[in-house]
Amino acid sequence: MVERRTPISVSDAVIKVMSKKQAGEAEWVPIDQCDRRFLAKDIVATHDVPHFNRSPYDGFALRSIDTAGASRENPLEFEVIEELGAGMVPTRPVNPFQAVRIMTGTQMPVECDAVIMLELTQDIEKDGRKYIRFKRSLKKGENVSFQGEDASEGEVLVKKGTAINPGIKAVLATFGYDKVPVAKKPIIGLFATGSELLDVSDPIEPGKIRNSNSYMISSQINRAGAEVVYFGKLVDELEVSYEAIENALKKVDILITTGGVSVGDFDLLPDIYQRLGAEVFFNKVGMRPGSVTTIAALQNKLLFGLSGNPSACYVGFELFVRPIIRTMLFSEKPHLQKVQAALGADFKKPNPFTRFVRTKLSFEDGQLVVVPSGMDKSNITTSLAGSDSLTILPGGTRGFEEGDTVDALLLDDQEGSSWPW
Ligand SMILES: Nc1nc2c(c(=O)[nH]1)N[C@H]1C(S)=C(S)[C@@H](COP(=O)(O)OP(=O)(O)OC[C@H]3O[C@@H](n4cnc5c(N)ncnc54)[C@H](O)[C@@H]3O)O[C@H]1N2
Ligand code: MOO
Ligand SMILES: [Mg+2]
Repeated sequence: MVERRTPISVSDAVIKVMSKKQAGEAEWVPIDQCDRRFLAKDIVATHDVPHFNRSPYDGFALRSIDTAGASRENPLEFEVIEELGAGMVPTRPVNPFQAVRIMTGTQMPVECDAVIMLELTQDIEKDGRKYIRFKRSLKKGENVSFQGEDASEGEVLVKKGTAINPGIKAVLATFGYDKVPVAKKPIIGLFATGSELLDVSDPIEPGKIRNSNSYMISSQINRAGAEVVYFGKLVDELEVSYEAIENALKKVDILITTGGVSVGDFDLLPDIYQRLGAEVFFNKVGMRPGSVTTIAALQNKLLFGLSGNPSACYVGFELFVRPIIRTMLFSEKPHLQKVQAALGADFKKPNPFTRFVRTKLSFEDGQLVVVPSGMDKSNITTSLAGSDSLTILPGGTRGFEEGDTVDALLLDDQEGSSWPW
């Protein structure tokens, strides 16, 4: 008699997996190596930015009070007492009706509270001295970038758990973070199981297929922010597979296998979990693809038995492994971000299980639209290539029609969600 499995809901399955979530650890890396890493601490402004009042224009710094009454009919003349480029500091006090020629980014003389742009002035020379003439008055603070206008000391600028992007890197550099506190990358072990698997460089042969899952999952591990240790392919033999998995477990934080979790004669993972003494949380989830996803824990280590079918494998990773990784990377929103979209094509096939349809997002007249990115079967690989989202079609008897409002999970987004279920 073939074992009958009882499916649990996707949300219950995610809750079970997340009951084993662990916090991550921090490490410091040089700023040049922090792209796409995740912050292990809040980034706080270590000083005001700018830390001095400065000119946002090339022009002349002066005292606004001296410009009162200036007009087309009543132009004013100011003596230019020095010239300052960015990086220089004023050396002379600025007295009434004096000005300093100042370049963009230069520290303002303390006596000055306004800048007139170069284009609005006319140079003149009298008795060997330089003057400017202009025809308008300036308000106090006009054309000045004030100390702290960008950030003030002590302000939290970027939260722990955020993925470092080019803008965050600029902030890190601004505040002198030559070393950046980032989450250590969790180490994820990976096996692809199946006696039918060929290497990517092998020619195809009867009955055999190239292993694509380990490449796909490695890529998903990297996208999620963790590091992969690929242990290779396993043929469907119990002893060999058991030993390899038992050994690998000692070297990693989390172990993923692909294939061998269903009820076939060569689906060995259920036996292996039993021999390891691992606690199996579930071996059937009310979802398609990925219904056979099996997740177990041995002490504190999670074992993810993802399906061998490529689309099922892909979806299983995104729903169950990603939030565990992102939690270890200090994210408070470890799950895929959920958005609402209009379905761009009929999807009539009814199913008792929740479907995660590989879809492509686009905007049509400002409305987010999702259309399937290929054939919707769990053994299909090509629909993954064009997919940037998983559209959730809840289980039930009715199919879905073009124009229906649906939820979609974003695959390439860094923001995430705290709980999309
Ligand atoms: N009698 C039943 N049969 C099946 C059931 C079931 O409930 N009762 N479930 C089906 C579902 S749903 C799925 S999904 C698959 C899951 O199979 P496994 O996870 O056990 O995976 P395998 O049997 O090892 O392989 C399935 C399929 O995927 C191909 N594969 C495996 N590894 C790779 C790889 N690394 N790269 C590319 N493709 C891979 C493999 O050749 C098979 O075609 O079971 C159904 N059967
Ligand atoms: O596990 Mo299967 O992917 O539901 O088709
Ligand atoms: Mg199988």
